[in-house]
Amino acid sequence: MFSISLRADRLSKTYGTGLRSTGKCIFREVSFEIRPGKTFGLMGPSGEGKSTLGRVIAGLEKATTGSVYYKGIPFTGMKKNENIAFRRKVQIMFQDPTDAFNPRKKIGHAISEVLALLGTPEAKHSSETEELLITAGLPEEVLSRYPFQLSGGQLQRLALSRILLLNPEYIVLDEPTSALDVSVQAQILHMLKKVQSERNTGYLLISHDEAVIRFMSDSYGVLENGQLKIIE
Ligand SMILES: Nc1ncnc2c1ncn2[C@@H]1O[C@H](COP(=O)(O)OP(=O)(O)OP(=O)(O)O)[C@@H](O)[C@H]1O
Repeated sequence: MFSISLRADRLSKTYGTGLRSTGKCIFREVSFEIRPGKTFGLMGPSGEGKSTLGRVIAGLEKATTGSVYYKGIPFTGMKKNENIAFRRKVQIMFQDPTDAFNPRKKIGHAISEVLALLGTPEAKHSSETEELLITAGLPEEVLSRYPFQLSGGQLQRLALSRILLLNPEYIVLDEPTSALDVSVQAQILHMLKKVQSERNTGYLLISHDEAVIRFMSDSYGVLENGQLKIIE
């Protein structure tokens, strides 16, 4: 059946398999679905494999067995053009926004670099940049600043806005507010909700914070002892 969701189907991950090693199983037979415009929350104790699962869903790491389905097509069976679409439409946002920016390049450069990669004509760079700053809720001055001259919250808003240039259908949010002060956490969560309602984006939200998971998620699961327990 044709499906528009992003789906994890019986994913297992084992690190360190080889001739001399039996490997370390991180998770086993994990299945769940992220629907457009909805948030699936993933919580669980530290070191249980939440980030690994997020990277597998985003196509940055391979599952040992099982598959990620995007629009009904398994990741491993995608044709080249389907794989390109997947890589653009399924994005990941990390915990520490400073990692998302080159510390030696000004913010304006970081934005125009992505616009150039996307093939946006030069004539449209300034209007697209202006729009991005509106989404991020930041003034034009930030363009001439280096990442270290911005706060964590400002950088995370920029990181999300830059991801949005790709028009993603799904975003894996790996602890998107954990590196931020409590006072700015809510700002990011509200921005994520606004983006979702305007663009129908599906989220996989990874967090160890139950309050964040409950506030954001339509359904969620707990990853523990290698198993995912779904809690509707
Ligand atoms: N490339 C790798 N090679 C071997 N083991 C790895 C690799 N990446 C992660 N691991 C191990 O897999 C386990 C799960 O790590 P992961 O970062 O996915 O957990 P997590 O639940 O996201 O933890 P946290 O909440 O602390 O970020 C850990 O024991 C980690 O050491």
